[in-house]
Amino acid sequence: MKKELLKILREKKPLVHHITNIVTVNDCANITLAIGALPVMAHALEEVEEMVSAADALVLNIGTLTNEQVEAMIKAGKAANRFKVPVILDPVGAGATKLRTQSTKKILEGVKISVIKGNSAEISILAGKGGKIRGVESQSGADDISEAAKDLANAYNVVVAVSGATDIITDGKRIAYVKNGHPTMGTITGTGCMLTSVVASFCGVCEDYFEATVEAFIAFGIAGERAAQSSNVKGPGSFKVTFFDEISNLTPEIIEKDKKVEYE
Ligand SMILES: Nc1ncnc2c1ncn2[C@@H]1O[C@H](COP(=O)(O)OP(=O)(O)OP(=O)(O)O)[C@@H](O)[C@H]1O
Ligand SMILES: Cc1ncsc1CCO
Ligand SMILES: [Mg+2]
Repeated sequence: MKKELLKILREKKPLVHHITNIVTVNDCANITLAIGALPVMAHALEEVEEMVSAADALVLNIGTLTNEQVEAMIKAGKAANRFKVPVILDPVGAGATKLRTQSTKKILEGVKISVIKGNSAEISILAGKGGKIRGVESQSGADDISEAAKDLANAYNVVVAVSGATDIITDGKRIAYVKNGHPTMGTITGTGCMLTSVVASFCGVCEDYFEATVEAFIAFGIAGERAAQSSNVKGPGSFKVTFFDEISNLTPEIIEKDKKVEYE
């Protein structure tokens, strides 16, 4: 079943409604297209409920949040819950400011989230296990990040995904470690945001959000490895362009051959 998930995604072309930041909004739209899904960015309070009613997944990314945007996120999220549309939360910079931490908690309390995807500092801080973040950049997370992720997953009954050199995905019971990926992915801004869009794309076609998230992380990591190894790449600019190409050129066979995942 897992092997075919990318195929199903490309056949169904899920519509992924984003309420996201102004830094990487265009990259998120293009990565969603490159994986085979359909993006739409819609933020206005007056239209989010209508838009999400037609969507297959909803991304809430707080990277450049305002109070009004958080209000739109909660409105869209509640509507998504009514329409049984999965909601994927990227708590960008949670812990860096009170607004970010408090808004994330407000969203988690008002909306049934399917997946929280963050870096190790964001997840550790939300789990109440400390962690340091500088702007949107993780400096350090909890000593036992797997336990912190599991605690957060159990506290909100969600899938929690932590990106890093080794990615960790857990639903509170199952846990997966994904070792695909490449350090070059950290040289451009927004790889985390784009990964969230790809997670949402997979969740739009698979109701087991744990499996969908694991598959998304594997696919994203493999594309990063292939781009980093490409002879076209001379630095961050050409890496970014090549990465989009590699996401688009992925096949279920490549994923099956190159995946590095361990389950516990
Ligand atoms: N050192 C590394 N080795 C392998 N893969 C990495 C490494 N650093 C990041 N990645 C990969 O890059 C992607 C983004 O993860 P990262 O933790 O850098 O996100 P982020 O901090 O939220 O990014 P941003 O804030 O720029 O959006 C993930 O797929 C992750 O596996
Ligand atoms: C740099 C930056 N600042 C707010 S959002 C964002 C994009 C990466 O998360
Ligand atoms: Mg991030």
